[in-house]
Amino acid sequence: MDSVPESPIKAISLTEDEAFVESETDYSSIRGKMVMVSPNADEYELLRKQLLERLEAGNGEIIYDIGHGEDGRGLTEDEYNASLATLHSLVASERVSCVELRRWECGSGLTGQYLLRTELDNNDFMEIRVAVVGNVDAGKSTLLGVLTHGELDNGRGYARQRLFRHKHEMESGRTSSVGNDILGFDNMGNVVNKPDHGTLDWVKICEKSSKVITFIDLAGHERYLKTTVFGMTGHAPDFGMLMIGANAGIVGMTKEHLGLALALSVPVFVVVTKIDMCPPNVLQDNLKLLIRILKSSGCRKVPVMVKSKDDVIVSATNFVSQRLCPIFQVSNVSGENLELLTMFLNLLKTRMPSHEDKPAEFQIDDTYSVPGVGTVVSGTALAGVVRAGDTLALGPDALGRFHPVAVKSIHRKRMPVHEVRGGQTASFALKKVKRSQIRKGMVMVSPSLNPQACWQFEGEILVLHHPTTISSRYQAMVHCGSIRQTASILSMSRDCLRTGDKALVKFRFIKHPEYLKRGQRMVFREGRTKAVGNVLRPEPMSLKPARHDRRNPQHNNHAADESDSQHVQESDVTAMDSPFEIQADKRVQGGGAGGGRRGRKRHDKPPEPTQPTVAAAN
Ligand SMILES: Nc1nc2c(ncn2[C@@H]2O[C@H](COP(=O)(O)OP(=O)(O)OP(=O)(O)O)[C@@H](O)[C@H]2O)c(=O)[nH]1
Repeated sequence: MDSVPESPIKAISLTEDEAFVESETDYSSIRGKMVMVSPNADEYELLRKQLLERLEAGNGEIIYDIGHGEDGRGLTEDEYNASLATLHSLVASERVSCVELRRWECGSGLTGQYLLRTELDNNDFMEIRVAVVGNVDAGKSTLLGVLTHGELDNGRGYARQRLFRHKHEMESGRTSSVGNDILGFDNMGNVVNKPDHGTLDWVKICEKSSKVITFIDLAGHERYLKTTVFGMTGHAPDFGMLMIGANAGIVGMTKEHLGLALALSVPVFVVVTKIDMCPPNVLQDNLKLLIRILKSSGCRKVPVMVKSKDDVIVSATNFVSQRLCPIFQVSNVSGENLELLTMFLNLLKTRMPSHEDKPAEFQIDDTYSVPGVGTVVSGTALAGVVRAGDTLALGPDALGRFHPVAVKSIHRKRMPVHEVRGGQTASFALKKVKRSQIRKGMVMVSPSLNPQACWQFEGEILVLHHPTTISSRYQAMVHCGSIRQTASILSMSRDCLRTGDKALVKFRFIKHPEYLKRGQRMVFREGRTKAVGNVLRPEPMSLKPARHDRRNPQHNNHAADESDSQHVQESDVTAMDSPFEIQADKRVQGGGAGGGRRGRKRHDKPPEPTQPTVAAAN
C-alpha cells in the first residue's frame, strides 16, 4: 500500500528555462551569471527588460529567484543583500511590489524567492476562478464561509449560513445553485475581506485587491450534478478545489467530481477538512486511498502533502503543470493549516491567456432583469477587450441569427469598470434587449468574427462510462462552455460505443442552434453516462442544404438528417428534464424571433435552418 508522502519536495526553484521567457532579446550575457550582485549599466538594463517581459508573460505576477549564481551555488550574505538591493531597485521604478516568500541555505550559500506583483489601478485586479467541488457535507460552504469572512466554524453549520442563497438551502444545509464568493488579496498578499456585520462589500474588496479569487461553489449532491457540470464548463474555472471530509473519505460524488475536473483538464488541489474530529487512523487510511487514486493510471497525478510554507511555494509555482496535486489537511473549526491554504490561494496564477489583441468574445452564463437598469448578462470574456459603449453581436437566437447589441455599462464583481479583458468575468447592462431574448450559452462577440451558429457539429469523444452501448440517435446533454443543451447522435465512426471507446461523432442539437468553436472541450452526459471530448468541426448553418435539396434522392445523408430531425422533434419536449429548463425555454421561445412555442405539435417540423445573419437591431 502507498504510504503518505511527508513533504517530499525540498527547495526546488525556477529552472533557467522558466526564468528566461521566450524573447527576441538576447539574454545570454546575463544567463547563469551572478549579475544581480553588481550589474553594470548594460546588464542592469537587460535585467529590467527581462523582468518586464516575464511579468507580462505571467499576467502581472511572477516568483523571482535570487541566489542562483554560477554552478547553481548560493550566495554569501553580502552577495545576497546586494542582489536583493538590485531587485528592489528594479521594481521600484515599475510599480511592482516585492514580497519575500522564503530565504534558505542551499548547502553552499543563500538563495531566496520573492513574489513580484504589478500594482494595478483601484478598479483593476487579477482574477482567479476556483471551482469548489466534493461530496455533500465535505465542508465546501463552511470552508468558503471561513475563508471569506475570517471567522471559524462551530462544527454545526455556523460559517456556511452566510453563503446559502435560497431558503431551502438554509433549511436543508445543502447547496443547490452555482454560487460565487470572493477572497481578495492586496499587493503584499494580505487578505482584504473585512465583513461588516457579517456582510461583505464586494466593491470595497475589489478596490483594495490586486488579486481576487472567485470561488465557484458547486453543489455536492448527485441531484444537482447538472448544475455542477455547468459550473465546471460554463464558468471557466482556472483550478478545481476538491473537498473531502476527513472522516467520510472518498465517498459519493468525490470520484465523479475529480473525474470531471480531469476530463476538462482543470488542475485540481485537494482540501481534506474536519481533521479536528477525525481519529488519526481513519485519516491515514483515507489519505492513503486518496493518494492511490491520484496516482492511478486514470489520474496520473503527483500528490504532494502540503505541510509547510515551503511546500506551499513549491506546489503553487509548479501547479499549473497539471501533474502536481497539492493536498491540504485543514479544520474549519480549529483553523489548523488554513494559513497554508490561504497562502497557496494568494500564489495561484490565472491559466487563461487574455488574448487582448483578438476580437472580443464573451460567453453568457446567466441573465438578469435589474430594476432601473434593465437586462443584464453575466459571463466570461474569452478573448479581446470589451468597453462600455461597444456594440457586439449577440446570438445565436432560435433561428441562428446574431443581433447587434450595445453594452451600456460593465461591472466586474459588482464594481463598475470601463472595460473587461479576456480571462475576466463581468456583467454587462445591455441596451434595448429583453431578458427573454437571451439564454445561457449565447455569446456576444465582435461583429468582425462574422459569427455563425450551428445545429450540428462533429466531436471526438471518449466514453468514460456507460452501462451498455451508445448508438446513433442516443440523446444526452452536451455541456460546452456555457452551452447546456440536449443533442442527439446522428452518426458515429463506430457502430456502437462502450465504456472506454473513442470515436468521431456527429451531434445535432435538439432545441436551437449554438455558437461553437473548434477545439472547445465538451462533456456529453446523462445520469451516470459520461463522455468527454473536443469539438472538431462545427457545421455552420449555411452549410445545410436548402429545403428542396433534401428531397433529392442523391443526398442520402440529408435524408438521414431529415429523419433525425423528425426524431429530434418527437423527443423535444421529453428531453427537458427540469422545471427550470422549461421556464428558460419558454422565455426564449416567447420573446424569440420566430421561435414561438405556441404548443408546437409533435409532428411539426423543427425550425428551418436559415442563412446566419447579423440581423438589424429591432
Ligand atoms: N468539526 C468540523 N466540522 C466541520 C468542518 N467543516 C465543516 N464542518 C461541518 O460539516 C457540516 C457540513 O458542512 P457544509 O459546509 O454544509 O458541507 P458542503 O460540502 O458545503 O455540503 P453541500 O452544500 O450540501 O454540498 C456543517 O455542519 C459544518 O459545520 C470542520 O473542519 N470541522
